[in-house]
Amino acid sequence: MSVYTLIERHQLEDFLCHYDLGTLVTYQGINAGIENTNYFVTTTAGEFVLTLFEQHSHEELPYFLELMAYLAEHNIPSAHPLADKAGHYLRQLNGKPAALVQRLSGKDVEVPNLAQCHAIGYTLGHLHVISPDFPHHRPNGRGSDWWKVTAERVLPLMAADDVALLQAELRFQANYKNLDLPRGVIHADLFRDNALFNGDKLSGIIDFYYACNDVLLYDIAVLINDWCSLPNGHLDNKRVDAIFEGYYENRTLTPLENEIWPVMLRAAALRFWLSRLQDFHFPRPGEITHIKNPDVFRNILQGLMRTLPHILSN
Ligand SMILES: Nc1ncnc2c1ncn2[C@@H]1O[C@H](COP(=O)(O)OP(=O)(O)O)[C@@H](O)[C@H]1O
Ligand SMILES: N[C@@H](CCOP(=O)(O)O)C(=O)O
Repeated sequence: MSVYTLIERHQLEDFLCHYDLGTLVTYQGINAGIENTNYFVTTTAGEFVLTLFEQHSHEELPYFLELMAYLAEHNIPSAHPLADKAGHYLRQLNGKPAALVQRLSGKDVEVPNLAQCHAIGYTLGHLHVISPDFPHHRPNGRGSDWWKVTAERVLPLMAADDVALLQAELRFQANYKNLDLPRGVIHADLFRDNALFNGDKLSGIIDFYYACNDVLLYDIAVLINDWCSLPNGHLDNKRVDAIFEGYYENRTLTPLENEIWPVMLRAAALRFWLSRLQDFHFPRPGEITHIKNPDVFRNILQGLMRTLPHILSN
């Protein structure tokens, strides 16, 4: 469960006085999620999600909230933040930065079908068309510098085979730094649990708190590794094709993007293998939630190395 900060009813009632959102009816902590404390909040004016930010500083948050507003206003199915009476998306509650956003309908899917893959591909393509015009900038905090620092933390705790694999992949990826690939704002964590569906219709993308300015192709790779991987670590090509068919309705890949695609899949697998290794070996203090299995991404990386051609040898 991921409710780190408990909110008393009177605290929430006081908080809601700063908005034109009617009066509190009910509220309930949300179990899913890892980073933040989330509550469903129902008022006489509608249904919302209250997030108390547990990791980010007050200064970092306007980027994410402005981005969510921008995307919702550009027809990306996503939750628009609610402004308080002074026009601010961000407030303080119980000592934590806090924001209210629209509550979206729908549920995440465990095994996406081809129509759902097409829908998420279509929306990511649309997001990548509009995102380069978003006026704010945030570097990727999980980029190659972070890979290096994190690898140094986890390598001493890993089995010999995994050490060799991780070191080889870091060397391999170092050959592809600073390529001139199309860039813009990316979601950077578009896993299945960050997309809500009503049947085959995508009702919303959530959890933009890893969003940053980086290579667009990397965002597709993050998506495909999670949405299309089979238990043996290989990709389900039918799902991959459905995602790209949807994506191409809005944006096509450049020749360099096509060429570099296998490298990007491996980079995305490396990033989540490392973050899961870090969470496994160094759980964050006070964390009372599920640690995700790092081996899933080691297996994906190994599957990619077996099935996709190397552009340069290790
Ligand atoms: N705007 C929203 N509408 C509906 N449900 C939401 C919304 N935002 C979050 N949720 C629910 O809260 C859960 C946790 O949200 P998430 O942003 O993934 O948390 P965390 O940042 O802690 O990982 C989601 O799995 C979803 O069930
Ligand atoms: N999608 C990542 C976890 C990212 O953290 P969250 O706070 O967005 O759940 C993974 O599966 O490793």
